[in-house]
Amino acid sequence: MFAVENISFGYPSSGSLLTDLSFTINKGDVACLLGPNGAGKTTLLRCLLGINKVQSGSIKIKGRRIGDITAKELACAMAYVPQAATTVFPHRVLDIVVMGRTPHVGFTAVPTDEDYAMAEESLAELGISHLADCQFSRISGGERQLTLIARALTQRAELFIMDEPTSSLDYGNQVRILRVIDKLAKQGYSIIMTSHFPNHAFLLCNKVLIMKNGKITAMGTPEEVVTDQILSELYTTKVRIVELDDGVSDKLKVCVPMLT
Ligand SMILES: Nc1ncnc2c1ncn2[C@@H]1O[C@H](COP(=O)(O)OP(=O)(O)OP(=O)(O)O)[C@@H](O)[C@H]1O
Repeated sequence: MFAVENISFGYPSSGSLLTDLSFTINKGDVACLLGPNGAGKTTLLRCLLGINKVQSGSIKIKGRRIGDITAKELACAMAYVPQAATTVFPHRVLDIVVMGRTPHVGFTAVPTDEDYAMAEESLAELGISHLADCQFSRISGGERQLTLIARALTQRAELFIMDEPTSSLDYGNQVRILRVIDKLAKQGYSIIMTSHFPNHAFLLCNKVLIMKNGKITAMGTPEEVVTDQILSELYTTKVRIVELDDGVSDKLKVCVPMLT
């Protein structure tokens, strides 16, 4: 559905950064991009979104290069979920969520009752209807992240591109967001997300891309690539993978950074 083929990219000021990256994302995939600070994860997401124009290679959605499709078509194919930064503007949550309709109605058009109904539907889907009239700047980080996911749902795109969806969230809110992502994937949406938490890969991802210095150095299932050796090399610190009984079905793997 989404194919990245041999792309390379560099910022004019700093030369080559991403080198010859290739991978595919299929319907229902939850792909986790792991890598240390500065590896190029956000830069890659910006390439996928068409914000950074790749210097070689191609990015295709259902066989069509993203450069050959209109901005509106692109926005209908993929939705960006940024980190849940706050805003100084006193927007209501519902107003933020209805912004997901912008690619469909145009930047100057006023959203219709139908657009608001879709926004309300997305809020209900994520269990946050009660926040509709709250000010976005006054809700918690977890609630803001759910609002931004609701906005992406309202956009009706099939692929969600999420930049550290659980950053600065407490454990409870991390799990809440991960459950939402898992549910979206089971409904057939595809997700590519960056994370600084390799454990998230074990919890819900079926694909992991390991990225270092602008290159994908390993790719596969969490079991294949989230290993002691790969993580220790990736983060240049000793990391152990241990198994624990999750009390429900199977053994759950977890990553633990070691101080010694
Ligand atoms: N607009 C820009 N112009 C020039 N260099 C940039 C720009 N944006 C990012 N960079 C550089 O590109 C490199 C990769 O940055 P990027 O934000 O993609 O990494 P990242 O893996 O997302 O890091 P983090 O985990 O810290 O968010 C860094 O060295 C960064 O300084």
